[in-house]
Amino acid sequence: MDKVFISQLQVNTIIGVYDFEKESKQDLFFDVEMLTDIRAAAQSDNINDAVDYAVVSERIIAHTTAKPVELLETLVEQLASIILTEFNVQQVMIRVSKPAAVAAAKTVGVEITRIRHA
Ligand SMILES: Nc1nc2c(c(=O)[nH]1)N=C([C@H](O)[C@@H](O)CO)CN2
Repeated sequence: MDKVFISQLQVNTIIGVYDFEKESKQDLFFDVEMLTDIRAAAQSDNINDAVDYAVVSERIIAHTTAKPVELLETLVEQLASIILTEFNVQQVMIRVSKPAAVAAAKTVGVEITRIRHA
């Protein structure tokens, strides 16, 4: 299967378990890989036949900044569901990194892969 991807999408938002995290925004970075058949888009050369990575990026930013959640797990499950429901994607991998969370680590985060059920 072919792949449309987004790398290191930066989103500044409220996220976290602790009270101090609910008061100031932090940066999250998303890597997204979407499995899709690109042949129709390649044949037509029409963006309407493609998974538009710009539209997906805006959807991720809009959802991530709309309503705060505590866990990265909650956020990536919601985003995977949105992508599989709203876009022509058969499988999605989402990795979210929260670099400010653990001082001694370069970054930490969560990665999931979800498949569309027919
Ligand atoms: N598996 C997870 N572990 C932790 C999360 C999380 O979302 N998923 N979140 C936190 C805190 O919000 C942390 O980022 C604050 O430093 C801790 N562990």
